[in-house]
Amino acid sequence: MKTLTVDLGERSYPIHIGPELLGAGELIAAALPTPRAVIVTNETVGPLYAQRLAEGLEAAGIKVVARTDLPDGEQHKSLATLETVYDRLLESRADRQTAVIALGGGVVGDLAGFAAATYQRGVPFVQVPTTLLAQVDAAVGGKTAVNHPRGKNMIGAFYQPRVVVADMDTLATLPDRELRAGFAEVVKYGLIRDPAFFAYLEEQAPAILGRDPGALTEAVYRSCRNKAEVVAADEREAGQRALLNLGHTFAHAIETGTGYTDWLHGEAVAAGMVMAAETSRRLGFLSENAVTRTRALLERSGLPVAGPAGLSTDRYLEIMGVDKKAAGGRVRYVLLEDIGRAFVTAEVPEATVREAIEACR
Ligand SMILES: NC(=O)c1ccc[n+]([C@@H]2O[C@H](COP(=O)([O-])OP(=O)(O)OC[C@H]3O[C@@H](n4cnc5c(N)ncnc54)[C@H](O)[C@@H]3O)[C@@H](O)[C@H]2O)c1
Ligand SMILES: O=C(O)C(=O)C[C@@H](O)[C@H](O)[C@H](O)COP(=O)(O)O
Ligand SMILES: [Zn+2]
Repeated sequence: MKTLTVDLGERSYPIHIGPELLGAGELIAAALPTPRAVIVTNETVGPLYAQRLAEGLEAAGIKVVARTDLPDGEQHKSLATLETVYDRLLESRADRQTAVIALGGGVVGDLAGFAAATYQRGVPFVQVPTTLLAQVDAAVGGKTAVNHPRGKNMIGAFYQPRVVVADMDTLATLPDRELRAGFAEVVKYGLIRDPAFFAYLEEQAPAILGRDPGALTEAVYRSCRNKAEVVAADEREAGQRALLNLGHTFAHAIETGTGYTDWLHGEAVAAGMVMAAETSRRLGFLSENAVTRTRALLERSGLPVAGPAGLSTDRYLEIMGVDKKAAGGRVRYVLLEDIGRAFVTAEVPEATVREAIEACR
């Protein structure tokens, strides 16, 4: 097992990464104030992994007072589903010390995290991520949210977990398409701040996507190390944390514009990062060679490098207008000046954004 720390003073917490961690209830018990918990999972992950997690917790002295299996899918990351979690917490008489443990991908993690942030004004929260995307990104850093039909993650809170337990063995049952989607967020760290990691991924993508245990663990570890550093430096996105949004202004438009159904978040991020690279090149910040390397890595990893044919450029721009990075009525974009160097700017002509979107059809 490898352990990293997200350094947030009194609210610092560990990220444990390794095999056979699902049953290691003591890792969670060590982080909780009282031995009571509710497991929030979904109808796919619950039947696969909730029992093992619960047995490990009980063996470590944690009583699991309830479990709720939410419907599966991004379209259920909604206020309506959130309400069912509050119902379950109340039915099971969860009190202010009862922990909420999210077991699943980013959808479960984001929604359960927001429930934990708001139920009785905040209860202890634990992340047990079971997708590559959640292990490398969603479970770390404390962004929690649900979607609104008009925009991604529009209702949420910053609320940090007490501990993150990433059991690499759970990835064995993850469909290939989901593994690839998670890889898009891994590539993101290389693009925004870690050129050596990007070069490593260019070489190791086949091993990672082929589920080589060593390569996968290294990818999760280096991704979490990057995210932990950014979050520790800027927990609430006053500055550099916005770089973690590379490609997301476009991606969220794709996800919202397609009704949160056809496109996986990671797939939308892959296409969005190419759009951001194309925008950067058109403005003279990024070389043609860097755009080519970005496209090539994503494309040969089986990720989309073009958006949905049916989404008009006007519709992209309409949805992008409510992006959370917008300030003073202007959308702020994360652009690249090299592989491993990103920055945020509002100085992007709309015509250039249109061209970049259209270059990615
Ligand atoms: N909070 C953050 O910082 C952050 C970061 C990135 C993404 N996100 C959010 O995360 C969400 C995407 O997360 P995701 O890609 O994990 O999607 P997801 O949660 O929908 O999970 C993907 C699919 O895999 C299934 N699954 C999960 N674990 C499995 C396993 N071990 N075996 C078999 N099937 C399994 C799920 O049931 C689901 O069908 C989006 O809503 C996105 O906005 C949040
Ligand atoms: O942790 C962050 O900060 C991120 O931006 C990570 C993103 O991968 C993630 O998709 C996040 O939810 C997007 O943030 P949002 O604030 O644009 O909703
Ligand atoms: Zn993301």
